[in-house]
Amino acid sequence: MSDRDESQSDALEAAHRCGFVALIGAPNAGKSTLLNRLVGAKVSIVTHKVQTTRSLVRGIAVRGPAQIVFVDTPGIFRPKRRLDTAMVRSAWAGATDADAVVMIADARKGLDEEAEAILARLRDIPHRRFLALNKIDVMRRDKLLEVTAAFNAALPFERTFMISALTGDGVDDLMAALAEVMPAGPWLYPEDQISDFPLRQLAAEITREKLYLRLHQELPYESHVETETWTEHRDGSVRIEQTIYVARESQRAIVLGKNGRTIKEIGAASREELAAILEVPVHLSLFVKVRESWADDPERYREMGLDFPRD
Ligand SMILES: Nc1nc2c(ncn2[C@@H]2O[C@H](COP(=O)(O)OP(=O)(O)OP(=O)(O)O)[C@@H](O)[C@H]2O)c(=O)[nH]1
Repeated sequence: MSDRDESQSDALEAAHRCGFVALIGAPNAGKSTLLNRLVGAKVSIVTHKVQTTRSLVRGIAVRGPAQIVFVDTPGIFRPKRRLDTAMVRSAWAGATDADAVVMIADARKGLDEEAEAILARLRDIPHRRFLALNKIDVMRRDKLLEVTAAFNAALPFERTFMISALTGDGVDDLMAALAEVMPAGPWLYPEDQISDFPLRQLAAEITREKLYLRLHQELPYESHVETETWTEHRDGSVRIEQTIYVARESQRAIVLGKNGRTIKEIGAASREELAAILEVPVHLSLFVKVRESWADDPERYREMGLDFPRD
């Protein structure tokens, strides 16, 4: 490297920015879809079923000199079970640690009760606040100004963006604004890293997504997927063994399906996506086990990166 190149790269380094952005929103507002678009790869799992995001997932985006680390939070809702309480706590912990917060809301719903509950909590968070009104692709534009005004009257936002996480409309403006407010500092991750979500967990999330997509009406949230083994072979392929835990014997039968047909389909869909993401051939074996009341087992919480709520 010549002296000139070196001083240029030093200057670039000095201009670096890096920070954390928390995405906060009601279940189904579109957080995961937005995160995937911002990061440009599938790091958080999107399904039609509400409340599928159980763990904090970080996606990392680079925009000019800024590296933005996104914290995808579980949807904020009224906690009923122990697991719900843990998720809500973890969501707000993520927001408190961040440099900026983006509240994402389904614009069609306007300022409903759920949105108001989130605004009430956001009021106490001292960060830069941005509002992203999502799903404008399925909404009348003249209504949007009204919704923007209602939100900002309840809690002033630094800026409001009208976006469609699905089509990408407006997302670039949001990203540029976030890049601008990231604090000066060195990047925390190598440039090509999109997520520090461990691959095993990502693989479990992908199977869980396929499980929900295939059985969404029939399967309660108590089901859970764990990656048990991960073996990389010399020919470049990966063998992955996963267990799907369900709460009852009757659910096990549903997941297996007649002659094991359902689980075969789930496995095939998951394997295909894993192979596409990992860019190597994948051999996937799925097992189904009954484990009652895992939702009260502290160990499961630790695995998901959540604190176990004692109260
Ligand atoms: N039409 C439209 N649908 C969207 C848009 N963004 C998200 N969706 C859909 O809304 C649903 C929920 O999206 P997610 O990204 O899973 O929402 P989430 O907020 O992460 O949900 P939880 O994981 O439950 O917290 C999915 O069916 C998405 O395809 C959008 O801009 N336009």
